[in-house]
Amino acid sequence: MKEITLPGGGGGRVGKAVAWKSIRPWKELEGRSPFMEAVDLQRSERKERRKPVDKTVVSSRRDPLKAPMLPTRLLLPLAYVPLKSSHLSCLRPYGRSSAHVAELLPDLVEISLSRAILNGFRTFCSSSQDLSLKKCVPCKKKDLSPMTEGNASELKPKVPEWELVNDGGIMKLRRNWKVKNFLQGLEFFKVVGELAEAEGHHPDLHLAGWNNVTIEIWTHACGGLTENDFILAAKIDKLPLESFLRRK
Ligand SMILES: C[C@H](O)[C@H](O)[C@H]1CNC2=NC(N)=NC(=O)C2=N1
Repeated sequence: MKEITLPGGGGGRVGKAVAWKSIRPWKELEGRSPFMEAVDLQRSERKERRKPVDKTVVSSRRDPLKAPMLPTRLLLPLAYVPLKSSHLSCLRPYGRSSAHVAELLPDLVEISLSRAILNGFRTFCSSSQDLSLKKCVPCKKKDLSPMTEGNASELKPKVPEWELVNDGGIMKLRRNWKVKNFLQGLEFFKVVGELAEAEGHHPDLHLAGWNNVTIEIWTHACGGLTENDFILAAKIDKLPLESFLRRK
């Protein structure tokens, strides 16, 4: 490969672009600078490399664009992914591999395999993924749209103790308990409240008739259900709440 010194570059690292064999001499570039030509070539080479990878081949090469996407958690930084309903289907929590998302959203996704979970939008793990192992992510009104009834019904089996309700057009998850007494109900709420604070996602808590506890979960930022709600419900089901409950 021959090297060219780009205009304005003193031949240093910034000014020098490794020329690709097919860069044409200036006069044939119709006024486009060799630098832009090099950038376009690099982009097309990158697109080439992004072709769907053969998942059976596990490459040890370091280049993330070449190595097949490893089946680890795929984290989509929330800022990069417009979570409109058209994309939500790509971000369902099960069923699709991370490579699938990379193909579907190649230009919109800065895929970070190391980004801390808190900052990213996690997606699909395997369909057997226990939702209680996932983490709620911050709800930004402009990025969120409520999931469809269909999506909600598909996720519902993961939280079998809860019911899907439509409360005046707002879909919610709802579950009821009977506690020993009023104060045990408040203790019950404290345990759930600590979990909610840790997750940064909060349920609606009701204590009626002194010992009837109802929890409703929905995402207020978008007026409907998102994956956060199912994660929170799954985590609530894992809490040690038996000591607050009335014997059946
Ligand atoms: C930034 C942070 O995610 C928001 O303030 C959270 C707090 N807890 C929340 N909880 C619920 N249920 N819905 C929300 O929209 C919501 N927003």
